[in-house]
Amino acid sequence: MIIYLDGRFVPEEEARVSVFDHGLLYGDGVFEGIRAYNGKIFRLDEHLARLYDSAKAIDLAIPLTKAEMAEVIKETLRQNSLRDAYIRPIVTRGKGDLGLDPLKCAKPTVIVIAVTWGAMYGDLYDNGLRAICVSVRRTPPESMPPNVKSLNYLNNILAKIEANYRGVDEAIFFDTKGHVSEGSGDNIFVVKDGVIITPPTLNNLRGITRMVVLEIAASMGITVLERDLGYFDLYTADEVFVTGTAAEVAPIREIDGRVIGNGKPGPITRQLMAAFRTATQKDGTPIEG
Ligand SMILES: Cc1ncc(COP(=O)(O)O)c(CNc2cccc(C(=O)O)c2)c1O
Repeated sequence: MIIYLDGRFVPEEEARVSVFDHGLLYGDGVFEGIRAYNGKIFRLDEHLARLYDSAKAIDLAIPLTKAEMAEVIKETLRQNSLRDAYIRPIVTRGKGDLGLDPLKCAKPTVIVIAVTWGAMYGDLYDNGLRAICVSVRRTPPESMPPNVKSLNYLNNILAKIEANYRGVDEAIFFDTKGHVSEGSGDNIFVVKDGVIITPPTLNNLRGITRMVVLEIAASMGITVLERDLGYFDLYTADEVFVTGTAAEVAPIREIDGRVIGNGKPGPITRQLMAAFRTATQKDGTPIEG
């Protein structure tokens, strides 16, 4: 595998960063998760916009323009002869000393990884995922804003650990106010009486897939509401699904032992899954372009 690292394309065994890199030492950095389908990078501009917003929010100046980063991503895919891939751009604060002061880091580290990655939840898409509402709360916007896609994923990993111990596929976060936030690595939607409802994005990541699903739902004439949700909304939903670049659109069939709807992926969820798959095959920035 060929990795982009700080201006060079190197074999993965040569892709090394310093042990004094603050991305490693403190999770001080940002990243994106992007997919390429059939030779086209899906919603590249939106992902780059979020990457640079995340960096700005933590006062990190990415040493490439968005256009340069786009070209690096395309070239990483070309160097690995990938047309269907999961792409991981990472920008850390860079090498410093053991103190946390970002001023000690002379220049950011820029990495782009591209791998083949199929359906994240395997064959669970046909039947649906089992989930629990976890005890750990999503970091509040006044401390570590969930809108920043940072290398600080311990909050998400703690949620995933809880789901793993309970033997389920996904964790659902609440925020510190008791409102539904999102999954450990995806946004969450409920369907009730034909209406799609999803939380506003102060307490979760402004997902690109979430945005695409909202566009698709609108084009289908399905009413969509953005409002706070609680346990009751999850348990009494006709359908629940999660969305993410990795997860794509994934149906949830059970939450905390409550069967959602009839326990099968619902009709609106299935329509959105099909429409999202069509969109990913049709739209995107050509890798060769
Ligand atoms: C916390 C969170 N919320 C929502 C999403 C979905 O956003 P997009 O629709 O833009 O992809 C994500 C992104 N999903 C994500 C990121 C990194 C790792 C994993 C994993 O499950 O291993 C998942 C995420 O990490």
